Amino acid sequence: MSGSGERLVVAIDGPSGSGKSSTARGVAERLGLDYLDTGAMYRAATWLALHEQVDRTDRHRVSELVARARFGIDLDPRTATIAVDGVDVTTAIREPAVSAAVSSVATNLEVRHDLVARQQALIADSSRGIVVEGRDITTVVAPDAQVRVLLVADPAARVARRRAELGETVTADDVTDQVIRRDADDSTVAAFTEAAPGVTVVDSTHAGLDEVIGRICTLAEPYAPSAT
Ligand SMILES: Nc1ncnc2c1ncn2[C@@H]1O[C@H](COP(=O)(O)OP(=O)(O)OP(=O)(O)O)[C@@H](O)[C@H]1O
Ligand SMILES: Nc1ccn([C@H]2C[C@H](O)[C@@H](COP(=O)(O)O)O2)c(=O)n1
Repeated sequence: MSGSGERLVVAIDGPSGSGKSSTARGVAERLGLDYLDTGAMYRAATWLALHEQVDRTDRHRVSELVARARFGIDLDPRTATIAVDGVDVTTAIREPAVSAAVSSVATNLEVRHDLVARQQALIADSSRGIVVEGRDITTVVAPDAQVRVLLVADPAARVARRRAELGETVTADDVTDQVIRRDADDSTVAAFTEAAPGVTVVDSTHAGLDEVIGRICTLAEPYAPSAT
């Protein structure tokens, strides 16, 4: 609860590899809040388009497919599973084929309209408060969130983190594609390269995960239940 009795919403945006998912999960666990990874929803929509072999350049067809889909989203930060029409896709959405294709679905404005509405409904239904991360959370999905953060890190640090995570399974070109090219495509439809007015910039380049989680929890302190 915030001081005014509203549920706490923490909104975190940022480029690929800045640490949004790890940080948002950590903040949610520490503050006892729900957690929503909106990137996982775009990935799940992409998994569906690939699974159904829909031509992704046919934007209307893709958006119709996604509109009919039932997303099962677990908001527990310790598990955070996601299912599409009853199929658990939590692991499958991290496959390189989905990472390579996801921007083509995330830049489909009809899909965005649909998923933003679903994200707003999930936020409205969260009774204990929620940490939400993505690319347009501070600006479009939850611009009224009490805590709004743009999490950034130098491109070299972001590429190195992704490379360490993926190991030998991908080439250096694949890693650069997953970070730099994806950001360039995604930033055509969402404003996550500059902080909007009222958004706090947190730079994780030289700050460890625990430190970044701590900084955001400090920003949330005035609104956290213990402060009421
Ligand atoms: N502050 C940090 N310092 C060092 N490494 C970090 C930090 N935060 C996250 N990481 C590591 O960086 C990698 C990318 O983190 P994460 O997946 O949370 O980023 P992201 O911004 O959600 O990326 P994407 O948008 O591409 O999904 C992970 O391996 C994670 O453990
Ligand atoms: N609110 C959001 C969340 C994500 N996206 C896009 C950007 C990425 O290419 C893709 C997957 O996100 P990730 O799992 O890497 O965080 O979805 C977006 O456009 N808006």
